[in-house]
Amino acid sequence: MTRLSVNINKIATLRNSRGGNVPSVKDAAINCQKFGAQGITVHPRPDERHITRRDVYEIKPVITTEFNIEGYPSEDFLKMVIEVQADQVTLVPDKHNQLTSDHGWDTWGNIDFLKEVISRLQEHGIRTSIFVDPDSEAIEGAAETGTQRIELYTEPYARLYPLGRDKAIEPFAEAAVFANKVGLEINAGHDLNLENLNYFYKNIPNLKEVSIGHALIADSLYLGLEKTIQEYLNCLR
Ligand SMILES: CC(=O)[C@@H](O)[C@H](O)COP(=O)(O)O
Ligand SMILES: NCC(=O)COP(=O)(O)O
Repeated sequence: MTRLSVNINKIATLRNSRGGNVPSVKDAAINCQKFGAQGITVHPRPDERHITRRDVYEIKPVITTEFNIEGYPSEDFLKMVIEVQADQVTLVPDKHNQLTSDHGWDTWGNIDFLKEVISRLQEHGIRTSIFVDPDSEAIEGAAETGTQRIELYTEPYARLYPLGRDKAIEPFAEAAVFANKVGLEINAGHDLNLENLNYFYKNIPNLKEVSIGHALIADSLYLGLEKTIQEYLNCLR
């Protein structure tokens, strides 16, 4: 079964645009799970442009599925995710001023750092995932770190999908076969949507989880959050 983890960053974007607490991020986490989400993902960035540290602590008690926290493994980030006992931590190589996540790790170039971070998180019972491009060398390096999972960065797939889905999926299908071969479990995310998700799901063997936020929250403006989550779940059948 491939789990749908709803990324609620953009709920926090809307809330922060006016200050106050409307829409409530905590209520969104509760309702997304009520509507069928099999996980909640947040990406607390250092500038707190959307999800804040406070959100992370407030969301944790209402998680009844799985809590996936994404981010760059700074000391502050690591202390927070260990303190809240995230179910999964997805390590992302983002710099502070990036508009969004736009590349995977150079795993071999950061191997000692990643090994130390992953070992520390796993000592606290946290499953780890490393954000990677669909590149066998990067995936081999990920396996070397001891991580249980990788997350395939799917923006290139989403961008090329409208131009030809067979070509778009190719590197990801190859990467998935390789990841399975080296014993890594596979997550995926970034720019997945109602148009491209089902084809991705059908062509990636043993896909454990997709984390989807931007397009899903945008769709919910027209379809409503409950129907939107059901539509995304239907793409994973
Ligand atoms: C890691 C990744 O691809 C996304 O989960 C990321 O969290 C998106 O971040 P923004 O919502 O800040 O664009
Ligand atoms: N890891 C991907 C994620 O959580 C959401 O990415 P997006 O759907 O907001 O592009």
